[in-house]
Amino acid sequence: MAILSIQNISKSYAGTDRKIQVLKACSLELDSGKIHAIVGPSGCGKSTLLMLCGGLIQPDDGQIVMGGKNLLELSPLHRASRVGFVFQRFHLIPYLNVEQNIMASCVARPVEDADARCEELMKRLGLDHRRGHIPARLSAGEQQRVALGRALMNRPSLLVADEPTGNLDEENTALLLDLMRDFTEQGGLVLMATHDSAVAGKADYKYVYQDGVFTR
Ligand SMILES: Nc1ncnc2c1ncn2[C@@H]1O[C@H](COP(=O)(O)OP(=O)(O)OP(=O)(O)O)[C@@H](O)[C@H]1O
Repeated sequence: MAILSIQNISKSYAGTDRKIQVLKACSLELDSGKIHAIVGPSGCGKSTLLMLCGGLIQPDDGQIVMGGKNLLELSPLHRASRVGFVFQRFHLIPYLNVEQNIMASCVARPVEDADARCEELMKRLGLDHRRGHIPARLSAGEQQRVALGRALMNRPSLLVADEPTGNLDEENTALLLDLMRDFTEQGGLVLMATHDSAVAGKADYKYVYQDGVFTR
């Protein structure tokens, strides 16, 4: 059974003179335990689809069902405990250091082994020597890795990642893909947008944009 079901989603934004129709009755069924990659030209609507799947914006029409429940009917905290989000521009909390930023997702759902989990993530992400640094003192690639740590910290069932390798070198891209693969092997679902064809090639499924919809 698909854990994430995108059903006839349409989404437009208000433009200066007319509305910008981004998605037009787009439907996808995404299985857990897999990495799903969304590809398409800049501005086609990848981030829009991801934000819809994370429950961060509302569709004009259609619905998104996760684990049998309408995503928008979950409380924001419940949603945040099930969905980890890596934003294209990271959105780290500027006054918290690396360790505190990763720990921040425990607000949505307490993590029993929080200290050990955070340690493990920092090590795997190559961040343990930067644990005390605030985001302004980190490189873009380091910030991106902190964002992934934060998204995975409370063991969500869905990881939504917008251009998660955009600032990473080859070595760190491989490291990130390894972490994503571990996550799916434990039953998680990864939905990511990427411009990197090598990264998309590592996904189990790829969805390409055409005329308002993404199709496999
Ligand atoms: N809040 C908004 N208000 C108005 N238009 C918006 C808004 N957000 C996005 N858009 C427009 O919707 C379209 C899709 O944007 P989106 O960010 O989803 O594309 P994308 O495929 O993720 O692009 P990129 O690859 O450059 O990140 C673009 O034309 C964009 O200008």
